[in-house]
Amino acid sequence: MDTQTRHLPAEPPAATAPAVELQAVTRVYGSRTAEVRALDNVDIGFPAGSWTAVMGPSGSGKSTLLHCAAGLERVSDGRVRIAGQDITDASDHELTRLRRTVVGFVFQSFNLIGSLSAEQNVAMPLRLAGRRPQRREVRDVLASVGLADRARHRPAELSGGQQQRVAIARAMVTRPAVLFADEPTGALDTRTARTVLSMLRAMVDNSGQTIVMVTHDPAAAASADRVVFLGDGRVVDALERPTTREVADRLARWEE
Ligand SMILES: Nc1ncnc2c1ncn2[C@@H]1O[C@H](COP(=O)(O)OP(=O)(O)OP(=O)(O)O)[C@@H](O)[C@H]1O
Repeated sequence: MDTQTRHLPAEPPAATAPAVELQAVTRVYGSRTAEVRALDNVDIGFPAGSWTAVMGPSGSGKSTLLHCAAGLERVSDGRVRIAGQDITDASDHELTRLRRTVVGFVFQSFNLIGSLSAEQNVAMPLRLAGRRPQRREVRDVLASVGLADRARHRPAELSGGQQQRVAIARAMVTRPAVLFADEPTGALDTRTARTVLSMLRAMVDNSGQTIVMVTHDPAAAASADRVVFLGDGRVVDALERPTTREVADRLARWEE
């Protein structure tokens, strides 16, 4: 070994750098007389190459956290960083560019365009980012979610699970550093949900992508590396490498 390199200070492990970071984030809705503090001084980091599930009772601020972290919504106070970029005061134009390049989204309702085929839906983020999609790369991503033979089907000709897999393929095609998922398995049966969860797991394990996922389902949360629990707009608890049972028990405690 080269003696010079041996004495170099150790690099901090890349895995600990947050891909998304919220610092003292507060989000208030409404006017002063009817104010809702959906997020209340939240500090949280989502490490690069990790998968975090966000849980909590209805109205605890989960979707607001996801939207603020993804730059879909502005914060009332505090700062948000994505992939090293402070987006708190970014212009709408910069936020749009960020959404088309650095982040991807998967929602419970799939949000596919009904008049377009599966492959046209998957190609859409590339077109929006100003690229001319190669049929090959779109087909490869569809193949990776097991839908190579459904490329020309419209969403109405696909099952719910197949539609969600198209939505995941669409989110994967730009290779986003961070994937935000809001109840991605909420509309799926148990078996299809399991397939979708293993696809998300592969994005983290094989491609080092970061996932932030809101869910009500303890089994889905147990696929993540960590679960954070929200209550009244604050982070009230967290579990590392949780089991379904541990998540369900902790959830019951917070929802009492
Ligand atoms: N646009 C809005 N205007 C006013 N209040 C809002 C708005 N969006 C959310 N809220 C309020 O902020 C709080 C947090 O809402 P949020 O949707 O983040 O909760 P959630 O945990 O995702 O809930 P659920 O599990 O029911 O989807 C709730 O009290 C909600 O009523």
